[in-house]
Amino acid sequence: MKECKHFIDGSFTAGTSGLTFENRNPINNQVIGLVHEGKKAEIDAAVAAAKRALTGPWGKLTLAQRTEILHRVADRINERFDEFLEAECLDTGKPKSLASHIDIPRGAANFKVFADMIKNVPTEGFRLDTPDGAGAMNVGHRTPKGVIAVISPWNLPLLLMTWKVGPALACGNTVVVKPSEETPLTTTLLGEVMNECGVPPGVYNVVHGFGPDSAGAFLTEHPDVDAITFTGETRTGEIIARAASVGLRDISLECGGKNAALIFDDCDIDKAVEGTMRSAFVNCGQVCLGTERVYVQRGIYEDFKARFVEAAKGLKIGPPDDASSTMGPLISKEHQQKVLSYYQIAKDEGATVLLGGGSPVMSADMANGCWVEPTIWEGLSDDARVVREEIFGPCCHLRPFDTEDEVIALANDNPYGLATAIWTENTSRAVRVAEQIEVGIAWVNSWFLRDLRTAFGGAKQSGIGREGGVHSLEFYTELKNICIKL
Ligand SMILES: NC(=O)c1ccc[n+]([C@@H]2O[C@H](COP(=O)([O-])OP(=O)(O)OC[C@H]3O[C@@H](n4cnc5c(N)ncnc54)[C@H](O)[C@@H]3O)[C@@H](O)[C@H]2O)c1
Ligand SMILES: O=C/C=C/C=C(\O)C(=O)O
Repeated sequence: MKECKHFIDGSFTAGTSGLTFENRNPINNQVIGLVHEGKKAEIDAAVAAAKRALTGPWGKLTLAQRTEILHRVADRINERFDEFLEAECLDTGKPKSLASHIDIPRGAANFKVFADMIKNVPTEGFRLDTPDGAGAMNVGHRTPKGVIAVISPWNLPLLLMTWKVGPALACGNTVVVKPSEETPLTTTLLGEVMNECGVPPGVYNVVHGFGPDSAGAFLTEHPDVDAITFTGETRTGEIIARAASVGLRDISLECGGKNAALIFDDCDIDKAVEGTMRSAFVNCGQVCLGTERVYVQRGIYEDFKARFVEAAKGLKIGPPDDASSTMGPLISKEHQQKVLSYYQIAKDEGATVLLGGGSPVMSADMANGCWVEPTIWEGLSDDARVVREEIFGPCCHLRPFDTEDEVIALANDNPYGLATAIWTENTSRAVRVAEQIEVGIAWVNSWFLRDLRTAFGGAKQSGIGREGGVHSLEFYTELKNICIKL
């Protein structure tokens, strides 16, 4: 049986807990390996290694040397592309066609982009007049924050983990990563790459395990962790925020969403159908930015609905290696049960099921996998649970609207505020609406179009703080003002 070990202080280790848990392949629910579970001892070792590394060779590198190493890491991910792809698809079951376009390339890009950015971001400077006439200079000086705890989810494992590790290392920090228990493989493989690229021991550490009473909780509660960056569910974010409050450690939380698409009757309907197809169903609907509420202006409602349902019928459910697969399974049996329970709730709440609503029939070798059908509903009231709660599956609810003000109110009537997609050919309307939607990210005539220099994060219960571009560099550094009296 394949074993997945922790990566602590530059070495792979089983740790001392003696505990393991199963890693299962979502396409058939078969065990693909055993993962060592880290408890307090493993977290203590990893955090100690990370703390030591801050003042070791890593801390003494010049900016040019450090960023050169991070470029090497990106290049090495690309050289070992097929291994990362294999590992990511084994853990998640997602189509290789998807992971090879998004997950793995972004895993590499997250190192390159921030390594380049850190070299070009100025710090602030202010000249102050003083009564003696000589004045003073204020100069901003940035230092690494220290040991960063990175807690990442399972939906885009390599992408979301490196989205934090890339800038954290570019800024000179060291990290301890606790990847999701569902997807340990690519985070572990990255340990090999770090060693190959000359990243000193202790700079990048990985401890596997769960949340409560396991690696996640021990890491976020560790007093030598200087800041915590988390992506995952809002409820978990709340627990982590409480842990971070002890010792006043800084946090960045990228949490859940219940994102709305706003489709106006002056949109390019082909583009709106194509974009909403992606935003609702890509990665089997397991994208925090994904659309689960689709509001369509009444004049084109029936036309959009017919085209959208027709397009969704064309999705091909299948395993990663089948080049024709456009939709994989959900991540786990547990998540499958959750999504299917919402499919039942939708029926109980009186939805009209336009497509799907259950599990597909798969061939015998994949019958026990975590498959669900792409599902489209209409006819639910605005307070239905299916319309209000994050499901995180390949499903969405369609609802007609009449006016701009009405749809803005509908979109904002939710505790989450991560992302939205607005479809209209009228640029003034697009800007007017985008400015009024309570979200961190508003896309116009697109979805998940990412420029890594931009702010990324959620409003309301979708998170705290922004990462991306200079916002990442701000989070991962401590800003000191040096005041020089002249
Ligand atoms: N806003 C974003 O950028 C973004 C991106 C991707 C996913 N998400 C959200 O993530 C969720 C799906 O991911 P998930 O199910 O893995 O989320 P999750 O909150 O269940 O788990 C995320 C991570 O937190 C760990 N964890 C759980 N309890 C913990 C605790 N008490 N202390 C410390 N760590 C703990 C888990 O082991 C895992 O590594 C969805 O809600 C989705 O919207 C948000
Ligand atoms: O599932 C959520 C996707 C988040 C994407 C990013 O954080 C990113 O593209 O940087």
